Amino acid sequence: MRSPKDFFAPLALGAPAPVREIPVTPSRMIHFFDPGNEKMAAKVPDIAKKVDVLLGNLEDAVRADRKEAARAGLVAIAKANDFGKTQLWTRVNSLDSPWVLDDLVTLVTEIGDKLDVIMVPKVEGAQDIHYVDRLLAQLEARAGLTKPLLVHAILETASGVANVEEIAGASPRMQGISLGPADLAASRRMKTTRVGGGHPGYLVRTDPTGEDLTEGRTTYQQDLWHYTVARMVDACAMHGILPYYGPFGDIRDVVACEDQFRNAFLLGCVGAWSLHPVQIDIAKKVFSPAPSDVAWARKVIAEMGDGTGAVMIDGKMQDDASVKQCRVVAELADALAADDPELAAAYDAATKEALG
Ligand SMILES: CCC(=O)SCCNC(=O)CCNC(=O)[C@H](O)C(C)(C)COP(=O)(O)OP(=O)(O)OC[C@H]1O[C@@H](n2cnc3c(N)ncnc32)[C@H](O)[C@@H]1OP(=O)(O)O
Ligand SMILES: O=CC(=O)O
Ligand SMILES: [Mg+2]
Repeated sequence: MRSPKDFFAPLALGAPAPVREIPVTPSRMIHFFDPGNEKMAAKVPDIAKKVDVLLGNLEDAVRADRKEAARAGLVAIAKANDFGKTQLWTRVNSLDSPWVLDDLVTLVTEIGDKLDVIMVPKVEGAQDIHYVDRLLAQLEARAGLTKPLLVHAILETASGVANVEEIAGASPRMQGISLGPADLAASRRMKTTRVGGGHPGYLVRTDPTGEDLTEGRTTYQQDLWHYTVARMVDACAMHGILPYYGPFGDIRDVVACEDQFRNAFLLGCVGAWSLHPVQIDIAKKVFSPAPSDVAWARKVIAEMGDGTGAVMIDGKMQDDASVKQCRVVAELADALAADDPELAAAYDAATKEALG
């Protein structure tokens, strides 16, 4: 553990100073693509216009014999394009793999100035972040970078969950954490055999009403990920970094995908992964607050004046704590609306109606 006095000191001579605040730019969807897949790569310039974050994936879902092609593809795409405000991230291979060292050396030295965030999979504890932190500082110095790269951890091992608070605070580079339900299920020896989402077998049942134990008993499916998402959100909030839901593998089931994303949004996550183009609009819809919620939040803020005391609005008591929640929603809406005239108009129209 570094002394608090040294926490913001660069970890290599010539490396840029770490950031003091994580930039909070929209990241409602982290769109995954395989940079070595020519069909997907061809779609990237168009997709970049629709997403907040574009992520060149080098890890799982890229075949072992395509790892070098994926890495080279990402270098070529980054060099050939300027994605404007759309952030460019990568997910490197896991720290115990034969590819990760070359991933980091190549990407930072070749396109370090184009990358915003490096996602590190299968993080077990702060030691993994410390390793990446120092290596990145050395590579940034070698590449002459002036802006430090940020690090995003995937929460997808049982020990990662046990250590999530220390992971979140392990380095000033820590930008955020995503839940990785697929690897986490495997690591925990869960019996789910799917990528994220719920499971019909994970349920509670109402009490029996008579002799027949099978009659008239309603069941309610439960959320397998509630505990982990909530714990991840707390760890991130405590350290001023951003929490995300990860993959939803049933691409066809756009309805359940929206539900899973919305649960994460309501619990505090700022975004989720999109694995297929069809999931981009789902994430955009869910992680942009609804116009009616924005209108309500603005109304509460307006009526609460200096934010203290208690008032009744439409029969509901509001006080310091509810106005703080409303500010979260209103500030997010303002940040998103600043770059999206359609969203800005929807928020303003709903607010006008609510305020009369
Ligand atoms: C499980 C834990 C994890 O680690 S999740 C993160 C790792 N997984 C990934 O990154 C998966 C990314 N997505 C994919 O590989 C594909 O979307 C999968 C799921 C395999 C489906 O592909 P496919 O069967 O081609 O779908 P499709 O025929 O509906 O595709 C239509 C056109 O769209 C393209 N496409 C597909 N996915 C993407 C994407 N993520 N980004 C950009 N383009 C994509 C396809 O290539 C296809 O293009 P075309 O119309 O044939 O030219
Ligand atoms: O990498 C993501 C996961 O769910 O595993
Ligand atoms: Mg994984």
